[in-house]
Amino acid sequence: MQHFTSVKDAYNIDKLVNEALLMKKMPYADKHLGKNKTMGLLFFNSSLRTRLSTQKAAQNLGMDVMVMNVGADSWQLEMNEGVIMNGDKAEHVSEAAAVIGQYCDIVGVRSFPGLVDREYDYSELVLKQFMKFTGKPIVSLESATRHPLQSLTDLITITEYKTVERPKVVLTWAPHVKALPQCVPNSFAEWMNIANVDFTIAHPKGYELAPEFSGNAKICYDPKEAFEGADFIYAKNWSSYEDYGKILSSDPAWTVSEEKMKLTNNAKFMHCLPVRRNVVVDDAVIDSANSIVVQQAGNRVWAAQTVLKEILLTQMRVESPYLF
Ligand SMILES: NCCC[C@H](NC(=O)CCC(=O)O)C(=O)O
Ligand SMILES: NC(=O)OP(=O)(O)O
Repeated sequence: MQHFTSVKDAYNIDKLVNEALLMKKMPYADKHLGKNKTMGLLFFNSSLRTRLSTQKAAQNLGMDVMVMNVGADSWQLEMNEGVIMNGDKAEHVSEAAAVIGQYCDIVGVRSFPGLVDREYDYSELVLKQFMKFTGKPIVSLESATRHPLQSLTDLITITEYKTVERPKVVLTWAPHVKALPQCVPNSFAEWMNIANVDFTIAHPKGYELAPEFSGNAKICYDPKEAFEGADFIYAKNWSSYEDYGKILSSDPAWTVSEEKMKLTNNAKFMHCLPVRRNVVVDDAVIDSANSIVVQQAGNRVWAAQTVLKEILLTQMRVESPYLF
């Protein structure tokens, strides 16, 4: 694996999941792999899980870790090329990323979309500039359009908890007070569309994801119908792709309630977190025995560790081909 920015970087998702589940049983089996290697974690936005789980994953592989809140701790970075830098941005990504590449062997980047200019966000400029100028493998820690470490985690969790070979997985939109990115649902759909699951996306009209992400998933516009017979309910709010970045609905019928969960096949409840209680999901659901949100977040470590291991192995093959 060279980089990890989308499902396209995962040569075989089932193999990755199996590797992650093995790693969960033997967390320190590869402690030697990352010796004398440094992981850089760059955050343009807040994080709890991604920051701590990726740090822990790198440490489990024996790597050193450096974390930086870009903009807050460092200089504001200019991403566009050819601009006259007479504004508030003191440093260009071409130098900043290249310098970070001098210190780090793998670099993780979190950079959310602005949700104002769809074309700009979906061009993934920040991620592309880091890939261009760092000269080292780049791992997406949630970019403008995707959150692949989350989706790998989700597939690991579904694999662990499924009780039938091909479970019915429902991604349901839920209300929120803020306009949120489409990253988590985009990525989740991208992964579920190639996983061995029966996949439905449920949302109010106007919340259709970009067709490149929704793919062949079944689409349901009824807040209850999609829940029928579901084995996994995956809740997430996102803002409109079509009417870009806008909140079109706050209909409480889309909140995940006990009543709706009763329509399912005793479904497990999942969410990437952080989650707004009693807006996205009722207390009674997230506090129930069927809620696996904490276990799901725990699996972030094994998803990150599997990806970092794959990248380290690829690096070693290039640096020390005689070992292989
Ligand atoms: N990394 C997981 C989710 C991150 C982000 N959520 C948020 O910004 C929630 C913020 C709030 O609830 O105020 C999102 O939806 O993409
Ligand atoms: N799920 C997730 O990415 O959480 P953080 O935003 O806290 O990293």
